[in-house]
Amino acid sequence: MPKTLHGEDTPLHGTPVEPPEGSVGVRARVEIPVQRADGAWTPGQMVTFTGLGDGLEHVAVQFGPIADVPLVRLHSECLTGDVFGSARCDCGPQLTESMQLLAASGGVLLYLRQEGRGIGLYNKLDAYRLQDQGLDTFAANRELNFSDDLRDYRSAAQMLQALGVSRIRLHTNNPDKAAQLASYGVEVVEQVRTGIFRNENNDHYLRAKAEYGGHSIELVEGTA
Ligand SMILES: Nc1nc2c(ncn2[C@@H]2O[C@H](COP(=O)(O)OP(=O)(O)OP(=O)(O)O)[C@@H](O)[C@H]2O)c(=O)[nH]1
Ligand SMILES: [Zn+2]
Repeated sequence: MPKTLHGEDTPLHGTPVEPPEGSVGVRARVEIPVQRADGAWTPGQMVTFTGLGDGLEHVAVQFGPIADVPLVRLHSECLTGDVFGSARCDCGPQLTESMQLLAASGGVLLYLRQEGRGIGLYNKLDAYRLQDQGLDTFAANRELNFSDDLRDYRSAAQMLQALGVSRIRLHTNNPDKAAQLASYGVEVVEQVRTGIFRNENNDHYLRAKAEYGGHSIELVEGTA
């Protein structure tokens, strides 16, 4: 049975639970069937929260019961890649990879409403226009007077705590996600790298993440 920040039990299904003021709790759990790579259907639970400090509608998708050290993916929203399949970045294939892994083996995906590394959709599209004029993904942010990356993972840590998770295996190539989670009290026991989903359109983007974003990406020539 998952716990709120204050340790009370929350039901897997049923009425929303109001947490004490100032804490984060589970608001609702709704089952969503997800098709695994082998074609079988498996139930995921979409989880909403109360009390998140940034007021954004972040959600979790949980597969199976919470393990001692579950595999967790923090996925920042990318409308262009996640929904429309844009190949300018690697977000779509990363999301599919994580969902498939979690659906097969259990764990939690946190879908964080941090479009454009936190600058929002319209600003990200403005940044794309600057990239089309030659700037890289970080320089384009700076040209628009944003820092390279505005993402804060405090809400992610709070969501994990509300789910009763304090130790995780984190599915990411981004060291900042692991460092921030640790600073917010989540023990990252292991960092599990994601695949490298390289194509002719996102090559520049992945190079910039590896060179300036500190991502653990080995860009082997010819990687698809
Ligand atoms: N500002 C900006 N944001 C972008 C651009 N391309 C993709 N993004 C955003 O970058 C974020 C990528 O999210 P993730 O895949 O969760 O994170 P990551 O930093 O790549 O780290 P991983 O966990 O290794 O995937 C999403 O919010 C995208 O919308 C871009 O060119 N400019
Ligand atoms: Zn993307």
